Amino acid sequence: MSKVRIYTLAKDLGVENQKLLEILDSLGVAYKSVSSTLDTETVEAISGILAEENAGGTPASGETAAPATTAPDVQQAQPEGTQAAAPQATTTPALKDDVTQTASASAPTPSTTSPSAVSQSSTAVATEAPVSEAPASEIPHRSPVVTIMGHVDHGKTSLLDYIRKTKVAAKEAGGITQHVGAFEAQTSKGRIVFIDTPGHEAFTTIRARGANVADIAIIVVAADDSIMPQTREAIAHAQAAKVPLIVAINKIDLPQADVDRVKTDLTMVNLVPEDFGGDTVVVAVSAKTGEGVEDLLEYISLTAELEDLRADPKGEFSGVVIESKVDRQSGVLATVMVQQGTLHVGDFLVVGETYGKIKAMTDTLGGRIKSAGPSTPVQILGFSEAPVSGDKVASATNEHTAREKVSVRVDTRRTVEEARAQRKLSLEEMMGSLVEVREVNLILRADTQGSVEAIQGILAKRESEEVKLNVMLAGIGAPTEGDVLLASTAEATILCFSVSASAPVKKIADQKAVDLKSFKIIYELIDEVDRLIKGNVEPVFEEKYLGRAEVRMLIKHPKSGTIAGSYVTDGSFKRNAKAKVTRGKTVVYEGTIVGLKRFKDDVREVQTGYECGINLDWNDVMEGDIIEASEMVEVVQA
Ligand SMILES: Nc1nc2c(ncn2[C@@H]2O[C@H](COP(=O)(O)OP(=O)(O)OP(=O)(O)O)[C@@H](O)[C@H]2O)c(=O)[nH]1
Repeated sequence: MSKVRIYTLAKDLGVENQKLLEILDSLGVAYKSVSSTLDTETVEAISGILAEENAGGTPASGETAAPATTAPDVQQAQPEGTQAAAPQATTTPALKDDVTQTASASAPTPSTTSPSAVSQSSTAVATEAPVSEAPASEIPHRSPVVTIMGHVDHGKTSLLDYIRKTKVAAKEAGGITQHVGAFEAQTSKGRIVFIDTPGHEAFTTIRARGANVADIAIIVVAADDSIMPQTREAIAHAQAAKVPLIVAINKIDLPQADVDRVKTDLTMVNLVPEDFGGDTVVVAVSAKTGEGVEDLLEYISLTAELEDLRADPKGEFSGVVIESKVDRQSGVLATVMVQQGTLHVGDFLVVGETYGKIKAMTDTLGGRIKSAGPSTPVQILGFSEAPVSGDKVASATNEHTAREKVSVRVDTRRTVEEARAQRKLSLEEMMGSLVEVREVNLILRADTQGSVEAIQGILAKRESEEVKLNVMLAGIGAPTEGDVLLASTAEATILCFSVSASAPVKKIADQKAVDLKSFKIIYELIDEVDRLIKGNVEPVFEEKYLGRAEVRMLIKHPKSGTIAGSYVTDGSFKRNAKAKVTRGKTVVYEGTIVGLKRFKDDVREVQTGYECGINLDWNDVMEGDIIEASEMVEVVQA
């Protein structure tokens, strides 16, 4: 028998990965992850232990699964919207067959007599079973929430589209699946929720607000392009958020695809693929042909299982806004990810300093729902103002409590602001303003609230003490005539992302000489902002010493006035340089060298050890004076 991966063996034997890991621990076998391989002896040892357990021996832990028959219990006991801890045995018919065969071969004892009928996830069975072995946690498992990040054009959207196309239940006739910032994929391993907002900036925006919505990050790397700048950024963001990452090497259908090169390059960024001896899960996929996508989904489920994601549907509700938009007909529509508890139509929600009552809720397919449990993205109608992505959502039992929560928040903010303002004032009073702050006025327009938020998040990071980015208006949809007028009075630049101006608006912008630029790629927009920032930075000069000369004789020139016949004792002298004349210890003049002569010729520069005529725009220079030359050089700013 050749080597076998842990998760494959778990699948074959119909037990949870966690169970196998426990056995491996008890055997003292080292492994890195569930995709580590096992040799034949270890596999035999494991099979022996399991067979013994199933034959009536003492199970290693109370959660041993007797797959073929306990599986339905596990499935029934699943609260809506949560994921089975060991869904393998229940959801794939092919696997079920495998499991049945393996189970009957290695464990002839019918599972009804097996103590392993007590399942960790099966509350129904657990209540009937003796309570001697309490489950590790009463809190049910929840589905993983996944975000896909990576460099521009490496295939994030295509991969999401492929998964959506193949794993999302078809919409009812006539309906159109709308972009709501997330979707739920049904896989053979259970439900996986994908965040659909663009790239890692949206991810960071959400995190910047103190919320963490993703459990697993997929880093997409194109097999023909390998690691690029935004790949590194994406990896850094996932690592900063401390979420496990899976690398999806995409576009493997291309003839120029070089999976090994990508794997080698991954090692350079400290992500060592498993087949290189590391523990980074790397899956080769093609969003075009679908090759490898099933494996990717399987790895997501495995990672989720190891993360042991749980949330209490009966607990206090908490959620995070993923995306929001203003719909002309319906009003404010916000997609909220339920993280804990259960949302019901009619609940009061508090977001930031506003509250609303849920008038209607739809799932990601657009179907009306009445309640939503953990790891469920729902679109909510009922907010009076569009919340921003990353905003945390709380619930309130009634309108009165909601109002109270809001007023506490307002008070807290005011207190913080006042404290901040006082600190600032006293500092400024003491020190005065140290730097002059320049402002770059911007008007932002983007296709979704998520994009607006993402861009604003990046802009905030680009502000410095010298340059303040003043976003005068940030809105969803194409720029309007009003925007152009505002830009023209405020000398603002209009930046559009994934939306463009209509011809009449463009014409007005031309007439008013307003800069109006549209971008399809977020990083290009940011490059433009960087250009604006640079354009607005006052150049900084510093004085650089050039040389020193002694005045040895005075020459009266009919046109130029007094010329100081001097000897350069140090450095050099340049025409147009700054000059400082010292007499004894006193500085008697500061000005400019307007002329420099060697004999009768005008020269640009004179070096140490040479005599020259220095013409200052000042006639009172005297013999014995020391002239010091310097020039102002621009300091290159980082
Ligand atoms: N041959 C091939 N082409 C792919 C594959 N995945 C994506 N592409 C192509 O690569 C290009 C970029 O794909 P996108 O899905 O838009 O990439 P993205 O990473 O979402 O790009 P941005 O949204 O601009 O960051 C498109 O032309 C896709 O058709 C793949 O697996 N194979």
